[in-house]
Amino acid sequence: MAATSFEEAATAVLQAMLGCAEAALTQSTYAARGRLLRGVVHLRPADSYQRLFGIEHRAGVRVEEVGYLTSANVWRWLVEHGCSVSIDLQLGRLRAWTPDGPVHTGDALDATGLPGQVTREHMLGRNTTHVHVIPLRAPGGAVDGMITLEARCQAAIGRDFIWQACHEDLATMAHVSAPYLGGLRPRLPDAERTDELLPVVGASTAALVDMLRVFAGQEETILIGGPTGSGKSRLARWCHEQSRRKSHPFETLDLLSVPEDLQMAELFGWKRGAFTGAVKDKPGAIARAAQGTLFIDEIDKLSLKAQAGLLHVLEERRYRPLGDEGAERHADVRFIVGTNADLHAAVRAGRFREDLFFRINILPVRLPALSERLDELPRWAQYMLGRRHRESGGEGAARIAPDAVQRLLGAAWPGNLRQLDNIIRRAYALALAERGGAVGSLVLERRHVEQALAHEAPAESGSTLAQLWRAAHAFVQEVERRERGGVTLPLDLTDAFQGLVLAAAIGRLGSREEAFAMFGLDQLLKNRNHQRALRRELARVRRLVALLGEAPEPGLAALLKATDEPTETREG
Ligand SMILES: Nc1ncnc2c1ncn2[C@@H]1O[C@H](COP(=O)(O)OP(=O)(O)OP(=O)(O)O)[C@@H](O)[C@H]1O
Repeated sequence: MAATSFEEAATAVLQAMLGCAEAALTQSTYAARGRLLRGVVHLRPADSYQRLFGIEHRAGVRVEEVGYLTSANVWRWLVEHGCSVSIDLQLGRLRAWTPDGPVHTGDALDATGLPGQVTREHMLGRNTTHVHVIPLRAPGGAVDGMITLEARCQAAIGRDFIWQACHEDLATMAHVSAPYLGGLRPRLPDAERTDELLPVVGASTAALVDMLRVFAGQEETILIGGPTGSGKSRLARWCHEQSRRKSHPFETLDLLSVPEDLQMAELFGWKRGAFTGAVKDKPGAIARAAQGTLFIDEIDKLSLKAQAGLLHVLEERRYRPLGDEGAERHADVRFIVGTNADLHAAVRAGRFREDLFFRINILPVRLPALSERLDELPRWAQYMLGRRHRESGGEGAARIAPDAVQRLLGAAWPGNLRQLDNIIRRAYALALAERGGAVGSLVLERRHVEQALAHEAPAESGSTLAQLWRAAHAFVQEVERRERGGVTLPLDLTDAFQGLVLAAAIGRLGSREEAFAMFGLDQLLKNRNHQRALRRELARVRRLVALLGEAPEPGLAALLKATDEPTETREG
């Protein structure tokens, strides 16, 4: 409870749990023969890895290389059954601690579960023989993550080890600590850990990047979710550069640009004569990425037929080019897949195979939209400006004026980093044109940014839901900003949204009556109660304006002023 960061809380929880298991071990017949090794917290809310943190038991130090993960199969088990499980790694046997008593299953980590197999080998390689996995539940009850405890005890292979004696206490500890682990922020990064491929890492992505550094070193498939233009492809490339495959090729297959009937050919390649037009052999993306990494973007666009093909590659690590009669070829490739879609929904709708989903959903992460990481925006803007300046052969420095940055912070970013890059390029061109093209030191002023933003096509403003979502984020960010100064904003301030919508409608239609009628509030109009209703709504807006301490837009200010006058009876 006293912890101020996720890491602190995770250390305390893991120490307590390992201590509890240690006590059980001391009292067991394995006291002299077994050892607890380490514990790891995996936070995976909404099925995206958010944090991964482990400590070594005896030394109490942080696990430097979390180069092992509990298998995706076990995660599935946990989500489906919601109870702790113990795994005997040598025998591949899983025991689930359901409320009705323990249930054995022998096949949880068998050969059909390749991810399980890989993880199992990792763990056995570290001399782990037994793993106990405890679910972490969000206050609402959903499984949000898990805690894994690893132990070594050759004498207990084929036996329950110590879990019978302590699994209930461990579950209670997980239950009590889950809200703290899920609610606390990670410690801010000690230092910037940026490089050429990832030039900006701010507080909102530092934990993600730390985790990806770990994932990059493994062989399992990484699933990068996130909105378009948020940098998924760049991040995939960065993962490749962090991996031991970095001296081999990095290939991208963007399914958005490949028609469905060519997907198999693009993935697997073809032999001459495989189809009309196949005049010579052509290697596919898998062959081109040999020994390296293949990033398949927009994986949700894969046809059902190609899904079956990819599943086979992921399971067997073998494939055959189209029209090839020979033996299957070995696919020595690490896969990273990207998507902007909700794959769960695609599975439910029957558009995406569930078995393939489980194969690729082993290390899922989500890259936040730019609007969710505005703390990074100033540095991204500066980086992109510098890059543009260098590209145009500019000498001297290029920098953005602080009020230009403010303007960027106030804009909507449905197109994310890609859109920001476009705006910076446009603003740079305007700034350059203004000075007659001479390239030397340059300052991007607010007016340049303003003009560049004015060119934005309305289509780029995003879906209604996305815009509302951004508004919600803007509010949360404001609360965070104030919290740092020791004050907060009450949640019921968001009630003012209804008043803002009415005010916007009045502004557009030019009439209060029409605005009420537009929302079907004819009854209020008939009873002539709409003025009172409007005053009530606008009182909330006034409170919001007062607490934010910001000047309202001119149209809103005029309406607030008009409705504030006690004599106000006029219409429209
Ligand atoms: N690490 C980075 N370094 C430099 N620029 C970046 C980086 N990440 C994103 N950008 C900028 O954002 C643009 C979009 O990045 P990227 O293509 O990786 O996004 P994406 O999420 O894969 O988009 P989509 O889903 O549309 O394919 C890039 O062209 C670049 O301008």
